[in-house]
Amino acid sequence: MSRKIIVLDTTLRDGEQVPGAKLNVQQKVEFAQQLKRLQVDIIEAGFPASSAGDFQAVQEIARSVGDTVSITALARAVKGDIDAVYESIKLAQNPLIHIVLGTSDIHVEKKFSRSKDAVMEMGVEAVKYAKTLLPNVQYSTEDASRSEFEYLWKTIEAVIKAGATMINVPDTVGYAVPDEFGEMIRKLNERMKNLNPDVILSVHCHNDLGLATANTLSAIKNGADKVEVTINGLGERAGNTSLEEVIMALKVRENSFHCHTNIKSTELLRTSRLLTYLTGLDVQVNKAITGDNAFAHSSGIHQDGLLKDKQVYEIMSPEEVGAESMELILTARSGRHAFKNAVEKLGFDTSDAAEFEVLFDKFLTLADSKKEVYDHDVFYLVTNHRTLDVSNNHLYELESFQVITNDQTPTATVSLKKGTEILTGSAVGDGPIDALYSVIKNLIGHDVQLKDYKISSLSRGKEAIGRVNIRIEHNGNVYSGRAMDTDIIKASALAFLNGINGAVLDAAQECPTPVQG
Ligand SMILES: CC(=O)SCCNC(=O)CCNC(=O)[C@H](O)C(C)(C)COP(=O)(O)OP(=O)(O)OC[C@H]1O[C@@H](n2cnc3c(N)ncnc32)[C@H](O)[C@@H]1OP(=O)(O)O
Ligand SMILES: CC(C)C(=O)C(=O)O
Repeated sequence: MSRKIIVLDTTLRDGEQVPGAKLNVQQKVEFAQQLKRLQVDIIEAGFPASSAGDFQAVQEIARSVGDTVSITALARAVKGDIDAVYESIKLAQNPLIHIVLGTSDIHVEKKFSRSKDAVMEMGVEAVKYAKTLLPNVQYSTEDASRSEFEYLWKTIEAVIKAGATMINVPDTVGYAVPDEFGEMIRKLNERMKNLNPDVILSVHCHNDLGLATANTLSAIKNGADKVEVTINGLGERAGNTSLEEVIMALKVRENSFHCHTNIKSTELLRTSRLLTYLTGLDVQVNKAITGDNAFAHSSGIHQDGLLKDKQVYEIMSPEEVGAESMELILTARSGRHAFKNAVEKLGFDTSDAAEFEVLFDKFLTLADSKKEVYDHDVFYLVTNHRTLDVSNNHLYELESFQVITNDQTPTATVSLKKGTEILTGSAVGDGPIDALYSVIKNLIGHDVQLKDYKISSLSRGKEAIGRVNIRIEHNGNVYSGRAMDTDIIKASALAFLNGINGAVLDAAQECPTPVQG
């Protein structure tokens, strides 16, 4: 009998803790919609007590995708955090409160300076309080893999008796090795089954020693029924267990695990690429499943073998992870049917015929300038169109630019549009990009520091498209920006403005415009 493994995706919580991976509300909702298409069981949408922006993002995700997917968010064992989680997820059909509290001596002594019993009591009280709000509560024993086993169990026993419905065992610092971690899960599973067989045992691993996937799979073999994972393995430090690796391991080695998930594997690559696009954080080329070379065969003996039979060097086909579906690209030669199909596939309503014509016009303008239009471009086109004018008026658009470069005084002249206002200026710099970014910084009048600039070439299609990813710092926060164009100077300007607009949107979310009346 094949056992169902529950998949919780924490890209929007643990993944978003990574510097540069900060997303705005619209981007988080877009990514959550893709997670829904991927058919994850639970989305961990954020840490709502951490900021007004994160609270709003979790709330919006609960409202817009929480009809079929369970939504959770993280809280410390603190009443205010639990209230923030409850308030932000309560609109979802199946909300789950997630509480974390350390169980290792290091956490108890160094972080809390309390006795072990006192820390355990904090956890029990937090669960009891959460249960007054919702029936489903997950408790995470932070740093479980470095905890003294009998104290870990005593804590788990106490929080289950207090009402916890899921116990999540994290290898918080990626210290575990597969046989030890598997053995710990086997023992916990045995005791939990005796105490209350309905409580779900879950694991959450980090990749500090490159063992996150191996530890997660070992836990599954030893009885874990739920895994916490992220797309591309994005997460604190060296990251979390990568969703795509666990899913394909369970699928390809079904004969070894006898487990299945609900995940639609053909959506894996699309989800990975969307995350890369939104965060600007590239996947290493040799990354399993989602790296550019994951299905590329370069040496003669391998190519010869593959031509004779794919199975010689392929344990799974690229189509299984959605490689084919990535090639559906709209252009200025696409008609209304293709565009409508793309808009609806992203979950937008197209029943307003007049609005659809406006959107189609905007699409043709974009396709003329951008040549190839992907799903994420369509998503932005529609959401930008539907965003209230008040927020659009805060965003900057590139109106025109001219860059003259030489080895003496590279100079850039730029016109930006902000609402109905046109801002124009010139500046010199150490090079053409420095001049370009100097004039944009002068025009917007904010203190923005460029932290990272990366340019790469996208070889698909006959136009050589330059892709620019940047990271900027504004008011102590790091924002990423990205853009693609056949003109790399234009792509550089657009990526910089994309990052700046992210910061502007973030500021608008933190301090919403007061409602009049
Ligand atoms: C393993 C993980 O990934 S856990 C999740 C990590 N995610 C985050 O940290 C989310 C982003 N964090 C934040 O926005 C902020 O840190 C906040 C809002 C959570 C807290 O901010 P602040 O109140 O300013 O506290 P700060 O972060 O400086 O310190 C953490 C405090 O929480 C306490 N704390 C830490 N973990 C827990 C916990 N699980 N339960 C209860 N208290 C905790 C610490 O002991 C410390 O309290 P102290 O001031 O009494 O020493
Ligand atoms: C909140 C918990 C599950 C966590 O992220 C960790 O311990 O790494």
